[in-house]
Amino acid sequence: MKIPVLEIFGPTIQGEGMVIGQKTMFVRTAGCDYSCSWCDSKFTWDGSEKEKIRLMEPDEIWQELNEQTAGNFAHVTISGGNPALLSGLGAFVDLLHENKINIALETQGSRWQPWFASIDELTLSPKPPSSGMKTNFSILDDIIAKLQEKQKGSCSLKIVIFDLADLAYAKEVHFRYPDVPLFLQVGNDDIENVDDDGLLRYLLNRYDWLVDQVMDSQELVNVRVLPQLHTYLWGNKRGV
Ligand SMILES: C[S@@+](CC[C@H](N)C(=O)[O-])C[C@H]1O[C@@H](n2cnc3c(N)ncnc32)[C@H](O)[C@@H]1O
Ligand SMILES: Nc1nc2[nH]cc(C(=O)O)c2c(=O)[nH]1
Ligand code: SF4
Ligand SMILES: [Mg+2]
Repeated sequence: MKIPVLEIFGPTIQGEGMVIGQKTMFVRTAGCDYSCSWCDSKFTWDGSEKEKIRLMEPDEIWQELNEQTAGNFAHVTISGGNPALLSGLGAFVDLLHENKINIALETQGSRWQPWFASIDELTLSPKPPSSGMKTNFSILDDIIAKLQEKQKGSCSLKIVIFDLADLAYAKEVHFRYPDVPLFLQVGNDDIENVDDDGLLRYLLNRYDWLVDQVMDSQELVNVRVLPQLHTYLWGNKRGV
């Protein structure tokens, strides 16, 4: 089954969440069922790059990963858009595993796919109020229950934080799923900025703010607070 692909890039470091720092390749699929106000990958769903979408078979993606890197990779992160819209990714996941590649997935937790059970590091990133999206908690409950039952790898929750309402949402999520590792990530509300030094100073301040907020919270005790590391290194550049 063909997969709509918008970007294949790397090797780079995973800049976010549970495998931050991991050397990885990225495969970014097209299409999303959400439209977050601050999405840093709007081109995957706003139609602006629809002529760049390539419909690829799993073995074609595998071939391109190898061509781009001459075999210099052992880990692939699948992101989007929402890759969970694509049942056809199961065959790609199997192909990577046959070739001894570990796999991470980025998704918002709005859809289940049976192939989630095979992902090595699965990040669920439900969206806080600042995004303008509303979480369907019965779907998220179901996904987390299925993962706890079936997944061979590990999963985590990652919530992007812009303001105090987002922090309140993170507390709610943490209370609901106390056994799932929770990562809080600095939100970047300056996604058009091309002044990397200015952006770095700004995002460091936002990280400082977020750390302070979490340190002061009795409800957010067992959590990890992270920057979106790639933006601190390379700003808003695409494909890194
Ligand atoms: C572009 S999304 C694609 C995967 C999936 N749709 C999702 O949202 O989890 C990848 C990650 O980037 C995060 N993200 C998107 N825009 C961001 C921003 N402006 N600042 C910080 N993180 C952002 C999302 O919350 C998500 O965790
Ligand atoms: N380096 C790097 N790390 C990332 N972690 C999650 C990303 C994403 O857009 O899903 C991302 C990305 O685009 N680049
Ligand atoms: S769910 Fe992910 S890809 Fe979709 S709009 Fe939100 S941040 Fe962007
Ligand atoms: Mg990104």
